[in-house]
Amino acid sequence: MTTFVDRVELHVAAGNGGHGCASVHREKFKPLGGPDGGNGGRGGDVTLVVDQSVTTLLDYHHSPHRKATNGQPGAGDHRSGKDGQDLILPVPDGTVVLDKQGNVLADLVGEGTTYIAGQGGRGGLGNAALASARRKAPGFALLGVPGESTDIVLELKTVADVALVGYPSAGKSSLISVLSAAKPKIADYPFTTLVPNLGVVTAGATVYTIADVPGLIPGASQGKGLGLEFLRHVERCSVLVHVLDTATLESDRDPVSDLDVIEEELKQYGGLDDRPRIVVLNKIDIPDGQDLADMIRPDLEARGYQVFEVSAVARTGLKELSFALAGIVAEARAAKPKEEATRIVIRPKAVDDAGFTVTFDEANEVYRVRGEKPERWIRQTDFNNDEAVGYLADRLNRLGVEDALVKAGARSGDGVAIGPEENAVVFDWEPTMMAGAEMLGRRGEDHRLEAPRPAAQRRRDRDAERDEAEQEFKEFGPF
Ligand SMILES: Nc1nc2c(ncn2[C@@H]2O[C@H](COP(=O)(O)OP(=O)(O)OP(=O)(O)O)[C@@H](O)[C@H]2O)c(=O)[nH]1
Ligand SMILES: [Mg+2]
Repeated sequence: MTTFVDRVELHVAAGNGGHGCASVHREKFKPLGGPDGGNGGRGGDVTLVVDQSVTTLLDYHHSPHRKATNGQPGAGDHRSGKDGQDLILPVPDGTVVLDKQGNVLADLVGEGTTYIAGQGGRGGLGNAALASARRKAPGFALLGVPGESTDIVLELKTVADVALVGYPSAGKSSLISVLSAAKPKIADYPFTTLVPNLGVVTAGATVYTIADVPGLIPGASQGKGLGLEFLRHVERCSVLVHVLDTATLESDRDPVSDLDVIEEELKQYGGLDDRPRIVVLNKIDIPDGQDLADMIRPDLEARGYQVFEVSAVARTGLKELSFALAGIVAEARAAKPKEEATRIVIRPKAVDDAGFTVTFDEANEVYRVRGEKPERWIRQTDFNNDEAVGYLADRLNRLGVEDALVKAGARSGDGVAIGPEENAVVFDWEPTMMAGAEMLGRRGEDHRLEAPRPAAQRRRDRDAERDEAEQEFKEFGPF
């Protein structure tokens, strides 16, 4: 049997940022022309966008690996690398994004709703952008940051006002085909419908949507038939319609016990108790069907159900049904305003830009530094370039990492790890190392040899802070 594709696992990889370029301007008779290395371009994002013309997740089932393009590296002569292209993945309305543990990350409802599943890496600044009053000719550039790469799960939850539920072959698809313009597949074998069909119904002034979902059988909650999987489509509907077959040929079935079975399965699924339900007795064009309908109607009404007798084939009783549904839908809408279809952009997580933490990791015997900035700075550093390492040390120092390490009890020679356990840069801590390139200050001076004059030191710190802020800004800017 065909698999029911409304849940896919997707591996997304955003583009890497391009590396910045370290280059010195060259011109005849001008030996030291100044730094002119351009910035790397940013990597493309992987973005999910609700597109109403897309109705299934089938495409992602067939090719579940998606990658945006990388940013280009910067070049000499102030040439910036091109940004990578964002990869836009169209998804159906009602797609829910989860992580692999099953936590909901976003619920995408409404045309144009956007979710950034993987953020492209920042491009590295070139040495031209890193130059400052204190660092006139940096001999290094920043590396591009790798793009985010994650596994997500997409689940489709149809957004409709009314859901038709019932046994296979009860006539759900037939009913939606005569109530709306939808043209689903109809056949006399069970499980004809494998993915939900949506139709739009106009009844008087009310326009509502109706969904026909695959048939349900006893034991669906244990995975029989198509299982309960597709019932997630029913979750968002405000009205449930039991479509009961009054003319089934199976001797062990009758509409009332069918109803009980379906109700039991809905209960197993859970969370649907508050939804109003009505009963449709279908196939009354068949004489035995009409007789059976007449017989069980009082029983169903006694249970509190509003009952409609219809024939999808002879097209009888449809008007009453569609107007009654319009009434219930209108009531439900008034009670709970429907989620507005807004064009919103949802980001996976707010970037906590501000802080960092230092903790002692007993298992690995290192002081662990965690924080968005320090971890990014590590990725931006070319560890083969001493000047770049010095610049990193300087940045970390200014953020207060060195002070925090002292406070946490770190001593010279202790191990310090920046980043998560599985992906950290570890080094032996030397407090003086934290003042690499910047301590060299003006040409020919080394502040490590003499105590810095307090006023001059303060000025230097202030300038450095301004540099830092300026460079963070440049990195964010579109160059
Ligand atoms: N006589 C009669 N036959 C009907 C009526 N409605 C549906 N049928 C027939 O019943 C069979 C099943 O109809 P479908 O609409 O495919 O049933 P379904 O509930 O969508 O079935 P699944 O998709 O398998 O769950 C088809 O052969 C239809 O022609 C009706 O009102 N009268
Ligand atoms: Mg069907």
